[in-house]
Amino acid sequence: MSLLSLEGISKRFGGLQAVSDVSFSVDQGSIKALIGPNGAGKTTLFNLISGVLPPDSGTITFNGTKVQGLMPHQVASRGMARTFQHIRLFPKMTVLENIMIGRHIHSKAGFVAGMLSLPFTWNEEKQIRGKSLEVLNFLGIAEFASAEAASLAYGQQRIVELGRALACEPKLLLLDEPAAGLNMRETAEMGRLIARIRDTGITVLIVEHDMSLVMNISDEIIVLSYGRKIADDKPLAIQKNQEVIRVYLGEEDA
Ligand SMILES: Nc1ncnc2c1ncn2[C@@H]1O[C@H](COP(=O)(O)OP(=O)(O)OP(=O)(O)O)[C@@H](O)[C@H]1O
Repeated sequence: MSLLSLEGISKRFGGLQAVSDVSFSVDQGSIKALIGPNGAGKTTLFNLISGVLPPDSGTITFNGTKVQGLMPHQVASRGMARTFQHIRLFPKMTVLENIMIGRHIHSKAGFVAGMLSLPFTWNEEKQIRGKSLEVLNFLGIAEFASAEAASLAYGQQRIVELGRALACEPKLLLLDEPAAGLNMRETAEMGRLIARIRDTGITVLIVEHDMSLVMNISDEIIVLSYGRKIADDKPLAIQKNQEVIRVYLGEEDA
């Protein structure tokens, strides 16, 4: 069963057709990767799916309802969480507080009341703290709970970002280049964490340039080139796809 499906999605920026008639679906509980050369339209697609940009045409169905045209917070509250290419942590706040911010999306009192520690939110605050600690334990970074986010190594900060998205208890996790800037060991660790997240039942859509990571963890891969989908298949078939090989070799020649 598909959790997310796109039908005929297009987006133009002035004279540039950034995304052109793209359709695909992501099965519940799977990892699907979105790959393609620079400028292929991957981030634009993420922005369309998460409500940051409205599509010019087409439909996006998430968990049985149409979500195109909704605001990002409306999409998020339906169970979609996202990480970004560049780390967006609050550097002066602790790791636990950064995770708790993700959880506050779910709280009745909301983010502002939570941060102001208004008395009527105390119980909820305790619950959020408990859940956030669970996330830190799951990711193996509980020892850093009270550390300032900025004091962590870059690779650990990336894991905190993942934790903040996980704290929203999403049905679908959108990961935009989670291995960017990581070394080989950290990239392998990130891959293991993403696979473990999928194994808990969370569906993952990932944009990533690191091909070893993509090939290792993806159940299916979509390839974009100049805004068009040119392939949508299992990793082994993608590796043998002549058009995909041509697009990537072309990039290396450039
Ligand atoms: N807000 C915008 N206004 C104008 N053009 C844009 C905008 N956002 C993206 N583009 C253009 O749309 C095309 C697709 O960009 P996008 O960032 O989606 O590609 P990408 O596949 O994510 O690339 P990368 O791998 O480099 O992140 C590019 O040509 C880009 O310059």
